[in-house]
Amino acid sequence: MSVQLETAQKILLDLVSVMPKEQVVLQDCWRRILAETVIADMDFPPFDRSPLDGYAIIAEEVAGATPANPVTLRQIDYVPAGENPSKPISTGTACRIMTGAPLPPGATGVIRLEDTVSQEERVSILSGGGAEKNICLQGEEISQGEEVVAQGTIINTGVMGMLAALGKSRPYVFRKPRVALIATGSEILGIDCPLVPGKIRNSNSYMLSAQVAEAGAQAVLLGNVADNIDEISRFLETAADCDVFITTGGASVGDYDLIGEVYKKMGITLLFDRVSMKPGMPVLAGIRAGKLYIGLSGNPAAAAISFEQLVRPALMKMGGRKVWWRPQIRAVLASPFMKKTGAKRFVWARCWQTDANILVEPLHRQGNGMLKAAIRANALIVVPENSPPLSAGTEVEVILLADA
Ligand SMILES: Nc1nc2c(c(=O)[nH]1)N[C@H]1C(S)=C(S)[C@@H](COP(=O)(O)OP(=O)(O)OC[C@H]3O[C@@H](n4cnc5c(N)ncnc54)[C@H](O)[C@@H]3O)O[C@H]1N2
Ligand code: MOO
Repeated sequence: MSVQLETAQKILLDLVSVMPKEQVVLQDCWRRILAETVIADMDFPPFDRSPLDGYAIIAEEVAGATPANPVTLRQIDYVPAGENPSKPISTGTACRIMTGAPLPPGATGVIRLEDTVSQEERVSILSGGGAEKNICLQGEEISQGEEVVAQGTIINTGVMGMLAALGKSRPYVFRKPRVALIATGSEILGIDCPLVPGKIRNSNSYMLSAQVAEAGAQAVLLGNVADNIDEISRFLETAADCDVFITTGGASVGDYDLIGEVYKKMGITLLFDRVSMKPGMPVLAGIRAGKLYIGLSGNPAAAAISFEQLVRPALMKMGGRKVWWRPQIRAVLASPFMKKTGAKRFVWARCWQTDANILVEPLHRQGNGMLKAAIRANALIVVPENSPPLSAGTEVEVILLADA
């Protein structure tokens, strides 16, 4: 059954559901997806504090102080960070205070050390304007009861720090989908094997393991297997704890393209076996007992693009993400793309910002069995179906890839 790309995407997205949640120690949570909405059980900062090393004072009392006309106060207390003040501030007094220390009662401002001169128990304020601004108020960033981070948020560096500040040492995150990767093909060797004539190394599993990780899931590499229905089925029956099973190779119409037969033998319900896109037209999807089976093309570029377009969004949803799609922008072709396009085509590309606009250049070479173009790619040009050759200067749709 051949389907349009958008139909295939919808079929998969409708079928998958979000993984259960698990508690994970915070230091292992970076880039995980939060499975709970975090409500602050405290104000932050938890007390009024000083943002400076200086003197806590009554702001109005020193407002007019200048070097020529300083205001001299009596130092009655000293509060380093981590300690608490023992005395309130009253007229004529000051408390030496360090950054992060709680403000004494009665203080309405802080003067930084550089604007003071101290001598024994006395401190002279040389510049007193704006002292009231030098206070961090309790709860000024977060108030108790406030929703701080929503379920489905990716735990970025900011969220890591915030969860720590709130004492969430073991937050709930969504379990990562586990994705089994199997390379099929009698010509395929493990990457440590010496090459012999007619054989090539299994690059697909390693490329896909990176794509799986980038989609927030966990890759389980099961190795490579010859073109043999029983052997491929046996591989697919292992790793029962995986949620998604991806094969590469054997997805087309050749004598040894066996994945369709394997699905039949295993009782996997076929969802589609061809998608209208280039590269990556031969791609199977099936479902059995709630687990997803994907048969990607053996051609590296085709496998990568099918994964990107079909599997990645499904994994993002399973992983608890709220947004499943990459950002898309319009850019101007810096060089032509001469191929006439029937089915919607994805082209490895590099885009960059100029003063005038964003330019994008198709990378060489784009063969379906080739990957070199992907090395420099930071984007994919989306060429619409039935498109003529595109000249330089044409505005095109561009999908931005991460980290490039
Ligand atoms: N008569 C037709 N032939 C082909 C068609 C077609 O429509 N009619 N489609 C072509 C297209 S398009 C593609 S894409 C490929 C898809 O082939 P398969 O998915 O069946 O993949 P294989 O034939 O097994 O392998 C294709 C190619 O990729 C190499 N390969 C396989 N596995 C790996 C791996 N793990 N790492 C690196 N490279 C791998 C393999 O050696 C082949 O060269 O079919 C076209 N043919
Ligand atoms: O459809 Mo093939 O997947 O062109 O590379």
